[in-house]
Amino acid sequence: MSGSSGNQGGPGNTGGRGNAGGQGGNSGHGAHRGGRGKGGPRDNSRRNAQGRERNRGPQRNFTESAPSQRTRRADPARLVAFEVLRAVAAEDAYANLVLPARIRHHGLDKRDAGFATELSYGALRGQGTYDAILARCVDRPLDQLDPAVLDALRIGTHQLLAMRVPAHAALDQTVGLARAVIGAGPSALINAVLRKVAARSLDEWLDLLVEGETDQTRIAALRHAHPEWIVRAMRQSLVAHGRPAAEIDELLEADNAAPVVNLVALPGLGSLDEALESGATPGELVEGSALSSGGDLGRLASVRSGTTRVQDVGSQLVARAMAAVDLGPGGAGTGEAWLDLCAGPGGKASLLGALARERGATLLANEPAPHRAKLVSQALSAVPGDTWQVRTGDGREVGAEQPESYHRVLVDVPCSGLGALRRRPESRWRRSPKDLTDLAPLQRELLASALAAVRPGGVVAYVTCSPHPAETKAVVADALRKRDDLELLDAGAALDAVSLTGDLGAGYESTAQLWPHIHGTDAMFLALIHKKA
Ligand SMILES: C[S@@+](CC[C@H](N)C(=O)[O-])C[C@H]1O[C@@H](n2cnc3c(N)ncnc32)[C@H](O)[C@@H]1O
Repeated sequence: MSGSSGNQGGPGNTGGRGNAGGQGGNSGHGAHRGGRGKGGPRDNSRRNAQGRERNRGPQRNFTESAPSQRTRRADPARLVAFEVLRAVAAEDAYANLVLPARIRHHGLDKRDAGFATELSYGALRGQGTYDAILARCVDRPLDQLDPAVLDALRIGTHQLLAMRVPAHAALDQTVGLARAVIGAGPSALINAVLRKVAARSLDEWLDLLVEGETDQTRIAALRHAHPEWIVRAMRQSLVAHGRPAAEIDELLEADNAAPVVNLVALPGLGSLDEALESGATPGELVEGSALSSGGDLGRLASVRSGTTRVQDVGSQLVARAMAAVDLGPGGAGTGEAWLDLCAGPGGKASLLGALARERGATLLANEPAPHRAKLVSQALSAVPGDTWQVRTGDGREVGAEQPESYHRVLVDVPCSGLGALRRRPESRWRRSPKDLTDLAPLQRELLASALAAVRPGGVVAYVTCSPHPAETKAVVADALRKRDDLELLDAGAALDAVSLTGDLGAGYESTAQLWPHIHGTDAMFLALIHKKA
């Protein structure tokens, strides 16, 4: 686990204040809250005058007052983080959906919103490791604690060990929060436990947790805050795609970094000018992309109009690679028919729709879930309507209903999402090994349907946002075994051909795998299957 696990550079990171406030208003985040010497230079140092790292090690300076005398008002940013953790634990909510709503509800400003984001996402990502630490500080099994108390402890632990929040503020404010929303009794327990947590730095805790441990999977799981089965699955994935197993630490750590927000300008329709003028930087991997500088993207007219969209660069690359395959005599030049078999919520469909329009092709975007089909229509709404249609139905039926009808088919199947864990902080703790096998029949049926729907001479792009071989190579290999009119195209070369670097190094045994720790993208898999003419 890295020391600071989200929203880097945001307001929540500006800790390091030396004052010992903590009563009432000193929330320990956001320079506007007072506590820093008036007019003095801003002190971002993590070390005090003695060179000791602030907030690290046992000699910490807490306020002396009993928890019952500390602030009764919960600091709004910490309250938001607490509410997010509660909704995730108690209601199975998604943090990325709950968080903006809670931020709005409590009217947080930009700095506090950044702090709440870093705190809630960091506490959720680090949950497994924080629980292992807390288990050493609590005198009973953690599952015997009130779940709200456990969430407060996780929030306190993340502040103490991984955020640059002064220890006294982390402790006082978390106890104050617990007092305000859970009660005085639990706040005393939280106070006592967090003092024990604060006695060591994160590195010291990690060393203690893995002391005497020889199982490398367990060590990696604790150090990088992932379930053990995911560590094993990711290691297996690296090897299956020709990468050294030793990259596992980097890969897991990439899941703990705040994901970047990429933009795509729909070809022929959108422009990145406005985004670049507001601080975005041009994307280095694929044309028409940019790295957002954060903030409220909805303020950009091009984003509001839908001609510039938020989309991971990995998704952009695979969609462009499929569109760019040279079909030779199997293609129709203009007038090609394209199919996106699993289109919801429409990210790749919108890029494909714009590319189809430029090329004089048409796109059918299929999605069975009506509310997601609606999102596909919305995503495509910026592309003139004579180019595309949305079908609401089961993709498994399209092959039989419309055999040999499409020149290009994208089948971006439902999958475990192991390649996009960095986007959903809680998801790693929710998933189970069963996710890898449960979807296997559906993935195979959808690919079979896509292969039936593609014309001889056409191409099917099989895509997942998981690198696991059970969802990637095994599915493709099975399909190739069943028919003798199929061949794999070189997907690595196809990605290189649409990339700005021309050398992504993603190809292995004709399929391609992108990686967060290498490419900075989600871990998208691509196989290009050509149906022989
Ligand atoms: C990985 S997502 C696709 C993401 C999409 N291509 C994008 O870029 O926004 C998989 C989609 O497949 C849909 N799906 C599930 N079962 C399906 C089926 N039987 N036929 C077609 N699509 C299905 C899910 O509802 C989900 O929207």
